[in-house]
Amino acid sequence: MAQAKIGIIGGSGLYKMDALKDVEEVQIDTPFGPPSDALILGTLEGTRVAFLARHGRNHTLLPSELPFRANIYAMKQLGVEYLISASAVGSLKEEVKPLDMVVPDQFIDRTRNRVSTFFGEGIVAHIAFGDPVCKNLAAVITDAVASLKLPDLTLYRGGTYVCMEGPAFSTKAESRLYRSWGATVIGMTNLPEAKLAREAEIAYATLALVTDYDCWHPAHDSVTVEMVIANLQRNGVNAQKAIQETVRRLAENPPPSEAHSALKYAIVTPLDKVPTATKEKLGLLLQKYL
Ligand SMILES: CSC[C@H]1O[C@H](OP(=O)(O)O)[C@H](O)[C@@H]1O
Ligand SMILES: Nc1ncnc2[nH]cnc12
Repeated sequence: MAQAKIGIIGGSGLYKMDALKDVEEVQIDTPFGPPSDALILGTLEGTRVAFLARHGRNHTLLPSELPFRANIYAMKQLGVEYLISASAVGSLKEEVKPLDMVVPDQFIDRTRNRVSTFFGEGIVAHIAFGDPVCKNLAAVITDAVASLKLPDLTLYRGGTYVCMEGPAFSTKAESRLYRSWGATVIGMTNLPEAKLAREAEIAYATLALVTDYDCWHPAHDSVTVEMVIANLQRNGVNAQKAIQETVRRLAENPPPSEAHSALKYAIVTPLDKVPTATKEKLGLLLQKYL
C-alpha cells in the first residue's frame, strides 16, 4: 500500500489541498469500515502526504456521523506518524477574532454520541491524555505559521477547544458557560480525533481557523454556516500555506513525540488473554507490543 508519514485532515471549507502534486486517490477499507472519503495521496514540498476531507469532499457527514476510528486507522495503515487537523472554530474570547488562527493545547469534551476508543471487545487500555495535543507538532505548526508573517491575523499558541456534539450550534447560555470556563474556541470534531490518534500512537495537533464569535458576542451576529464558509474561503489560502510550510519543516526535522509510545504503559489486559479476533482487528496498533 502507498505510504505517507504526514497526514492532513481538512474540515469545513477545506476539502482539498490545492498544492498537492502527483495525486493518487486511495480507497481504503479498515476493520472499522470505510473512512469519510478516499484518501488523497500527493506530494507537498517534496514529501508524500495523505489528505482526508473530514466530512467527505461534498460535506455529506454530520460531526456525529464521522467514522473517526476508520479515519485514524486508515492514516495508520498508510504509515502516518504526524497528523495535522485543520478545523473551523468559533471564538469564545473577545481578543480572538474571526480570521485569526489558534493552535489549541487543551480540549473539553461536550460530546455525547461519539465512539472515541479503539479498545474494548476483550482488551482494556487507558492512554494518558492530560496533554492531549503533541506539543512538538504544535510548535512546528505555530512556528510555520509565524514564519509566513501573514498580515492582519493573530496566531495564538495554546488555548482550550470545547468539542460540542452539534449539529445545532450552541445556545447563548451554553456559549456563556464555556466562556466562564475560560475556553478559547469551540468546534464539533477534534476531540474524538485527538483521542484516537493518541491511541494509534500518531502525533496530533490542530490548526484552528477562527470563523465566528459563536453566539455570545453582543456586537456580532450569531454564527451561521454561511459565516463559517465565507470566512474559511477568506483565509483558506493562508491555511493551505501554513500547512504547506508545516509539512516542509516536519519533513526536514521530524520531532520526537510522546504520542509515538502512548500505548507502552496503557494496556491493562495481558495480551495473551486478548481474544484472537480483537488482536487481529487492532493488529496495526498492537503489533509492536505483541
Ligand atoms: C460548517 S460549521 C460547523 C462545522 O464546522 C466545523 O467543522 P470542522 O471541525 O470539520 O472544520 C465544526 O466542527 C462543525 O463540524
Ligand atoms: N461557533 C461554532 N460552534 C461550533 N462549531 C463551529 N465551527 C465553526 N464555528 C463554530
